[in-house]
Amino acid sequence: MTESSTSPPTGRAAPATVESPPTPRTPAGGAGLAALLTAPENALVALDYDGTLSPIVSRPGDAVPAPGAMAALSRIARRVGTVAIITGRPVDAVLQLTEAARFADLGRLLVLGQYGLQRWDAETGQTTSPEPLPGVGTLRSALTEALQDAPAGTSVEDKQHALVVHVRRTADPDATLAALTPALSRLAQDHGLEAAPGKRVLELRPPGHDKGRALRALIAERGARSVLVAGDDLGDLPAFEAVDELRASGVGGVTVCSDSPEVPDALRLRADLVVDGPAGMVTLLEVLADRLMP
Ligand SMILES: O=P(O)(O)OC[C@H]1O[C@H](O[C@H]2O[C@H](CO)[C@@H](O)[C@H](O)[C@H]2O)[C@H](O)[C@@H](O)[C@@H]1O
Repeated sequence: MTESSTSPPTGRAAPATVESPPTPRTPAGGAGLAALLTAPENALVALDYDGTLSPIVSRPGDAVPAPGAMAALSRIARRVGTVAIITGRPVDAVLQLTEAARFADLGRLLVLGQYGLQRWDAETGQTTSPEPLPGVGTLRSALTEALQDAPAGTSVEDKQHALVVHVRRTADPDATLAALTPALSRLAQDHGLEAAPGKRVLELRPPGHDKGRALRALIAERGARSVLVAGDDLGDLPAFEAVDELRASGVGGVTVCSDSPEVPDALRLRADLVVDGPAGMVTLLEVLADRLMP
């Protein structure tokens, strides 16, 4: 853990001068950020985990939050209507990696895990999670056989609702992923699942759940009038697309790319703001929290 959670984070001391937030590169993004800053009580801040709040690492179990990330989340959570981590990770993994459950003042924090299939609410401490699809069970056995001859370093992350094939630790991750993807996509389909690519991973997951759907549902539930969405991978694109639709219905939106050499152009190029990885994300959250200080 990078941060002590023995006492609730109180945030930084108020700076002498409050830094201005960066200017989004699109007028729509500028309007979205202005809406958030003007009426934060009606805003939703929706953040991805891996690559956005946590630097990308070789092993998923080692992906702890970037220094200052939980403190920044805590500060923002006290200043806007809702803060949510919307992630491909299971809720349990996020709670374990972030120790979020130990942060006493994250009252408005939600974790929507497995692309919205699961939900944890800091206010109640409760997790809701449906039964996994039967296809995950049958795929689990088939996958062991399908990966028998895969290059050394290939591994499977079992998320109960989905199985993720990781290739980051193989000698040539890009070539390995390209070689495995067609057969694994067919296999996923045979078991009623879909294959979704990510940073050096292929996720075999239930169809019909993505971050766009999760975001739209949360905006409707909370009656949010503005949203900031941050992400770093293809799995975040549906949420960016949802922001475009939401703008058309009068909800202000600003999209943020947590940049690194691995970020797909499809995401970077359509973001309203680009920050320098999780460290840049922490700075942005701190600047926004400073700006929103009562
Ligand atoms: O929606 P996210 O929070 O970004 O989660 C998406 C997937 O991220 C994880 O994989 C990524 O991060 C790993 C740890 O840094 C890295 O080793 C891997 O190469 C990345 O693709 C996670 O393991 C998946 O389960 C998530 O679905």
